[in-house]
Amino acid sequence: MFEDAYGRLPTTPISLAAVTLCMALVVCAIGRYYLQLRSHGPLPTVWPVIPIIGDAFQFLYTPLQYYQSCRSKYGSVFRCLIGNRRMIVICDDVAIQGVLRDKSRILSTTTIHEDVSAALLNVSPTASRYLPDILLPMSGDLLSMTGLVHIIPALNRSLHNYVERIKLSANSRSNFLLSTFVGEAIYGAVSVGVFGDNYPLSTFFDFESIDANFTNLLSGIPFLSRSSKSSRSRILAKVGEYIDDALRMAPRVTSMQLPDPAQKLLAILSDPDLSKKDRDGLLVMYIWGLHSSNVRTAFWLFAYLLNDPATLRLVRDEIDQTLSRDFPDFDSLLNAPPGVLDGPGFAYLTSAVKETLRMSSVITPVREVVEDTFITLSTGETMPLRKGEFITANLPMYHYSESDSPCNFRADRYLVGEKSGKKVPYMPWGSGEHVCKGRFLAIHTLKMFTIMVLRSLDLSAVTKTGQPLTSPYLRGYETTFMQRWQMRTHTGLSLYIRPSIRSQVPSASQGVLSDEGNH
Ligand code: HEM
Repeated sequence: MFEDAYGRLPTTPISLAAVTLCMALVVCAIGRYYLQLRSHGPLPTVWPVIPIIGDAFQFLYTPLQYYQSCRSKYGSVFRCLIGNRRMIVICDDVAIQGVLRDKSRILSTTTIHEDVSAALLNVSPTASRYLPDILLPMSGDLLSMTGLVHIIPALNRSLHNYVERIKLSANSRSNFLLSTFVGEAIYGAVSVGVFGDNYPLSTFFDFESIDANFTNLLSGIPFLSRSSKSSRSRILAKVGEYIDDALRMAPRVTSMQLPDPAQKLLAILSDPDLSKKDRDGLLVMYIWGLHSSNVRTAFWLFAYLLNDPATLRLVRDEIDQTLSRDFPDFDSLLNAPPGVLDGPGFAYLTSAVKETLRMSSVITPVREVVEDTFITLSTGETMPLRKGEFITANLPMYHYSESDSPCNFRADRYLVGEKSGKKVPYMPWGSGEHVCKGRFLAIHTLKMFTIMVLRSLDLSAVTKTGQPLTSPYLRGYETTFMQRWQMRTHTGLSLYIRPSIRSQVPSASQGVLSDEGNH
């Protein structure tokens, strides 16, 4: 690197001095970097392999495996470097509760929203504040049990239409990709429920591409993020058009055309201080949050059930019995108030959904420490947190602290736990001020979709794994996090679908989600 054009090393005193200075600077930078890690209190520190970049690659591509290996070496609280950020990772349940329930605002989400909205959707830092300051807090009311009254009728109708179309098109050889089957249904139904019949449902595949590749977008590396950027441009254009149309119609709009949540969200986004680019980006960001975990959870619920026919049969039996006993007229279920699926008639299904969330949820809430403070651990010890550090509550690791075969899907785990008084770890929605505002909507959608599918269709996996399907995110299993993650969009888990023998109908053409199709 220091040779001249002829490959000779510098020999003049000036060039020798320049080389020595450069090398000294590099050594100082690396030394400072490691000292910076060491200088912050008694927490165990993960020493990164690559200076300056830290553990960013491992974190972006195999986050939970990375955390798991660190936890086994360093315990339930440790510090690592992700890029140039010092990140404190906590897996200790008392410390997790302390962080998520912090009321002092010393642990802030603002920078995280700024970073993610900028990397994923190019939203400006000022506009990104609409998320933590307005859009997310107002979702507490929009998506509360009372708010769901405005969403659920259209959502149920959309799910019902979807399953009916599949029923018409499926025959004994019908082979579906699980990710598309559940993804289209959930994306379509929640979109119609929240944004109305004019929402462009054809954005599903672009949403899916952004969701599957969001780590590439976050990494900012051009060649990795090229295809997701095309998806992003398309979804922004279509959602932008949807907003323009909705705002144009606004004075004449009826709740049929634009449901209550959409009206309220668009009223905020029509703020003249927001540029069109920021406005569209903010709504796509919101849409991503609305669907991402919900679609992923539905995928894993069906994957676990398909992989375990005995459990699938038990869930189906409960559904059949409860429907024939309490809802002999199916329309009465479709029109029932929110919360009806949480009753004892669906206790086994409820437990299966909780178990799916325990095993498949990947969210690790992050906060920025804006003033020096401390956290208390379950041992009673306190750990200092320094201003400028970031702290992440590792909910997946907490869920895997379950003592009884944590890596095996047991649909009745929570039912048995409730009856025996055993506490099974369960915090998929987070906790405190930032607890998931969409949890009631997510639970309703997951259960209603499962009920409709199992009532009308017979499902079986095309490829059997021959062994229990464990968590996609832990080490030591036959496929890696990335391969499993990609299953959602690429090679995938296929399934056969037939109309259930209890509801025979003639076969017809296969349905796909289009902007007109799911209404
Ligand atoms: C199975 C599906 C879902 C899971 C596992 C899930 C999980 C979570 C978790 C763990 C948090 C806390 C993040 C933190 O503390 O930083 C959260 C926040 C949030 N979730 Fe969900 N979520 C799901 C579905 C939804 C849906 C369908 C919506 C609907 C819009 C939604 C809206 C929100 C909102 C608005 C917040 C932010 C709350 C805030 O910062 O004040 N979620 N979610």
